Amino acid sequence: MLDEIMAGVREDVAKREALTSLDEMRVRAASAPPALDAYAALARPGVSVIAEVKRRSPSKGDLAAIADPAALAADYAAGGATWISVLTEERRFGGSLSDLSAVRSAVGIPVLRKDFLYGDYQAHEARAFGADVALLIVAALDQGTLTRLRVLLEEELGMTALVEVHDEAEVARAVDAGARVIGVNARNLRTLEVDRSVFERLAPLLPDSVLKVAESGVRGPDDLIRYASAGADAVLVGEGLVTHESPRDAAAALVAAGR
Ligand SMILES: O=P(O)(O)OC[C@@H](O)[C@@H](O)c1c[nH]c2ccccc12
Repeated sequence: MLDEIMAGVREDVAKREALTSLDEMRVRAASAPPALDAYAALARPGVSVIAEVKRRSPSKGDLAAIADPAALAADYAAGGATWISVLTEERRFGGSLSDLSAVRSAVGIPVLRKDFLYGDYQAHEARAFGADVALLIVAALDQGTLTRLRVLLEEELGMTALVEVHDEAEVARAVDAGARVIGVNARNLRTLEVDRSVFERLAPLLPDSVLKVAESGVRGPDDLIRYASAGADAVLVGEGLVTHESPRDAAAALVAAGR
């Protein structure tokens, strides 16, 4: 599954890079307003809510017809979300960089570019389109690339890297790469099934200094509380919010539970 997604992402990046060169994208990234301090926002007391703009997923197909991603993000922010996550992968998740810029213009809180990054181009692109945070999926990267991209994002672009892991070996790799924020994805990449106990198994292996994000499978406040008691500093929620009749109320209920 991951290999297939990466192949499509590589093709799409090549097409964009043919239109806008890496050098030009570097210039755009450097001239964007500075990134917000997403790390500090997440480090505040309580369990933070990262609310995701997610149109579609490989496991569930279409989740929600999101006519106005900016309005959805503004609702999440009004509900008290700490970060907004925006899927920008097009083929499987129906996202885009225009969703990212729309959300960026709509909210004053940190924005995460959720995609399958493998190289410098996408990192500069994330910054150029206004992201403060970018996802790095350990399973999709060799160790050298993981470390290099983590450093590029955090030390050169002034962003925060959210480093995603699925098992013990990936935790060790994330820590070696210098990750300061680690997300444990409860969704198995092969079966696409959610197993919330994965966070409980891996959280004790994460250094105290690392901010811990529980990703996937949060249906409501009870799941947030379960992740919180296992040590989560934040939860990342997509489906549970976009499929709710009032995403704003759903976000607010999670935020209240996280306090
Ligand atoms: O919709 P859910 O179960 O709340 O999951 C959100 C998020 O964790 C999920 O979208 C996700 C986690 N890691 C990813 C990597 C790529 C794409 C998507 C994801």
